Amino acid sequence: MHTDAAALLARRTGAVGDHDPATLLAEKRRQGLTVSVVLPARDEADTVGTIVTTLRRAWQEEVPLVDEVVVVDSDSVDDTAAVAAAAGARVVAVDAVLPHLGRLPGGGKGEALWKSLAVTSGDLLVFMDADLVDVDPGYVPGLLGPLLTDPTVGYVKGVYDRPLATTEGLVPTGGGRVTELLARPLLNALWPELAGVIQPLGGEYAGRRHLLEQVPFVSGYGVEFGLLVDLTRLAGVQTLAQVDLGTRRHTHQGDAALGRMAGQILQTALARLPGGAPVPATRLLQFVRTDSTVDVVGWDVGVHERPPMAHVRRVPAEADR
Ligand SMILES: O=c1ccn([C@@H]2O[C@H](COP(=O)(O)OP(=O)(O)O[C@H]3O[C@H](CO)[C@@H](O)[C@H](O)[C@H]3O)[C@@H](O)[C@H]2O)c(=O)[nH]1
Ligand SMILES: O=C(O)[C@H](O)COP(=O)(O)O
Repeated sequence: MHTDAAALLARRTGAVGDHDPATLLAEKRRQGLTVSVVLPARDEADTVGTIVTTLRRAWQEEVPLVDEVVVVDSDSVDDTAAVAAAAGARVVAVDAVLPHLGRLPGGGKGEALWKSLAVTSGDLLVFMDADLVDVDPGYVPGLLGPLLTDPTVGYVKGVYDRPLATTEGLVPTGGGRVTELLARPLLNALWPELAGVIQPLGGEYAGRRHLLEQVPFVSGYGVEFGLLVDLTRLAGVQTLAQVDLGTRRHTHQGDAALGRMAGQILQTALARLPGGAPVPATRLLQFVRTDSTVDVVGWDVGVHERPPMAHVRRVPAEADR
């Protein structure tokens, strides 16, 4: 095993109960830090309200670890925005942020996360998916723990068991299919120093703003893979920590959608190959059997990048000059 991977597993992989929330609050105040929780959400009206309510009750009302809970509404056509606002989140529509920069093609989740940097103020950011089921409020202090107690830590990834909901019911393992079949094999082969990252694609992670603002954000579902490679390249693998948060349940996408996600992650990885890579084709063909034929459906899985937010902040909009 690569020494960095071994060090991550042995010395910088903790558990959710390692830090008592009251102690973390005292540390946060002592260091004068603020915390933003960001939930990117596209059509998550069924889950986002419960998540916001749970987090606000625990970390704004009971132990005020969190200064703001922001939902970035990513083109939802359901009641996501209304439900999130009713639960007490600040809701920002993705197109309302930095409108002079237009819309990144296939922006998706990556665009929502990048724009969240422009509308939040926390020194520390905690990102969580808005489709979590039975969300555990312990995720927030779990992810903040290493950042608040160790100044050398810059980025913290969540680790969890991932049950898979099947037609036969809930299976205790088997979730995280793109992680198992693509993301970890890619890291082991090409970035072996990151082979100890247990959930590279997981949507629950936290980081320091000054680092997050210095890296590009990849569009769509390439964003987590891109952040992992780029942040550790920027700040060093030793600034990465991970925390075992227990169990994570979310709403699953179907196989074809996961195939397209895998295509975007592969494109993200190819663009980061040390020494550069040949320009890959970005068209993914998928096949749908009908009664008499196999139909071909082509998808663009190319990814785009937003520049580091720190660069954008230095160039004010024409209207602001
Ligand atoms: O255009 C989009 C699509 C998704 N989302 C939100 O992003 C989160 C994650 O999306 P989801 O479709 O649930 O992704 P998963 O199938 O769960 O994919 C996993 O793998 C992805 C690739 O790394 C990560 O982005 C996810 O966080 C991680 O859970 C959810 O809150 C979505 O509502 C957006 O904001 N905009
Ligand atoms: O994280 C992943 O690998 C993908 O989101 C797929 O997750 P799932 O298999 O739990 O749907």
